[in-house]
Amino acid sequence: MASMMGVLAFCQSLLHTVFPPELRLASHKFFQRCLNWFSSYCYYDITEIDGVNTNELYNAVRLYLSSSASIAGTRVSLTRGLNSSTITFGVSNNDSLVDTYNGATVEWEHVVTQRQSQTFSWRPLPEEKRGFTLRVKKKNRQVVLGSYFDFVMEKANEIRRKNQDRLLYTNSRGGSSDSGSHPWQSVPFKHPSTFDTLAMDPVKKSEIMADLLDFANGESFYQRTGRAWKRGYLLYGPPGTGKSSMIAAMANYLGYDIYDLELTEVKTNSELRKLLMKTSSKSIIVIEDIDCSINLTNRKKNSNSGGRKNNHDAASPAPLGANEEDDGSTITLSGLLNFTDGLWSCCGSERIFVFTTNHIEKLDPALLRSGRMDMHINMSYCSFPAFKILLKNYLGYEETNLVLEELEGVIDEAEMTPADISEVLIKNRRDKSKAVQELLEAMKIRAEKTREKKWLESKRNEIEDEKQVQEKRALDIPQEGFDQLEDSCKKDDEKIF
Ligand SMILES: Nc1ncnc2c1ncn2[C@@H]1O[C@H](COP(=O)(O)OP(=O)(O)OP(=O)(O)O)[C@@H](O)[C@H]1O
Ligand SMILES: [Mg+2]
Repeated sequence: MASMMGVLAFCQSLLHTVFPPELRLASHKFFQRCLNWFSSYCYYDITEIDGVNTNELYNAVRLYLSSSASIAGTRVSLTRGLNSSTITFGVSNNDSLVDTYNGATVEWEHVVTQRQSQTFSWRPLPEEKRGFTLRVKKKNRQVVLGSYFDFVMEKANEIRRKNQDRLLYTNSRGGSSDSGSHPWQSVPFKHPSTFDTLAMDPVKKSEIMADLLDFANGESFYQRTGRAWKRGYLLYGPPGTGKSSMIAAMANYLGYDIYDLELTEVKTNSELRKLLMKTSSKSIIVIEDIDCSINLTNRKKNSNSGGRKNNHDAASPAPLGANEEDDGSTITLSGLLNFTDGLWSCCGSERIFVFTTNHIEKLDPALLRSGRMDMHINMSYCSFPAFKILLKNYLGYEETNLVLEELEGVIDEAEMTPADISEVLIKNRRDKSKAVQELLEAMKIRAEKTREKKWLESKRNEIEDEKQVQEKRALDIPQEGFDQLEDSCKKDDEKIF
């Protein structure tokens, strides 16, 4: 076969010199066709400009080939895009590289030629004509057409997301009225918090990470089970326990943008809906301090609306403003639940809702009902395993010694938040032993205070219980007297009859 191809190529070049110029094109086409006929390869051209439009597939291939894993060429070009903090690789002009997919080997060539003459176009075209040529064995054609291009597109999207810095959106200018069609404003999101730096119980941490990964990779699962591709997390715990840091870590882990929803800026349920419709997929929609953002806990005393219309538990009354909801002039709990749960919540996909609160006990049961927020995560005071992560982050300290054992004995009782501990560690970060010693002192004092507080609380409870017993007894005495009177009346009656 190779010799046949060689002969054809030779004939072509020979005839090229023999034929007059006007016949050269026809002869070239003829021999090209012969070559293609005998060749065991087929070729796909993907040009940068398709007519006058940019060819999305070209950009996708460029990005796909830019991932260092697939680079096998000896010469690569490096670029760094605007608003990006990473350098990407690319195939140099007229260079090629080999890729393998499902056992099939393919070869990509980056073909760059000078554009001949500037043909008329409404849009100025680049001086260079760029494109990729994919060479595939004919027997692998089906694999390539079937799924390789989809794979390339998918990978390119993934790389695009990774290369771009996260964006943090906020709706602080209000919903729709004054900000037109752009209710969200964005800034680059560069929070350094990651799951590595987050101090919390390692088991709980890996559970959350696994849950996030399952979610992100679960498109087919959600499709199969008929569920909307979204997930809700409720983070609760005292201030300074890392709720906001956890959200940043989630965004950095999955490469999602964050929509920080300022609920107090949203006036009506319909505004809320519009905001939701303007969010993109692969994002985390956050409502911080949900108990403070909206009056969700005040309820109507004599509500009889109770049903599922408001997405409420039958047992729990409707929130204040449930009536106003009909005219859309206010924001209500049911509006919020529709936002996260109702039909509108499915107008996009792959979105995570995160609510945070310092006071879970203040939240309406409707918000806590099972199935509403998929995971309730208690961000609590710093435990010893979490403390070790902080020590490693701030002091690079991993070995255990006597002082640490002492710390371990007192840390739970001290009830210190990771923020409290971080403060001491930052202050003394140049002197490790001083940092640990100061922490130990602080923890001992806090533990003592906690013990006193608990003792006082138990005393107060005892007094309260005693008071209740006495009140009950006081109420029981007239009842006993009444019972005795009734008995004697009965006996008198028996005597008479
Ligand atoms: N679990 C943690 N791991 C690592 N650092 C933490 C953790 N918790 C708190 N910190 C540190 O304390 C600071 C405050 O934490 P963060 O804002 O995440 O707390 P929060 O729970 O959101 O508090 P609030 O309820 O007041 O919003 C962070 O900048 C971080 O440095
Ligand atoms: Mg916070």
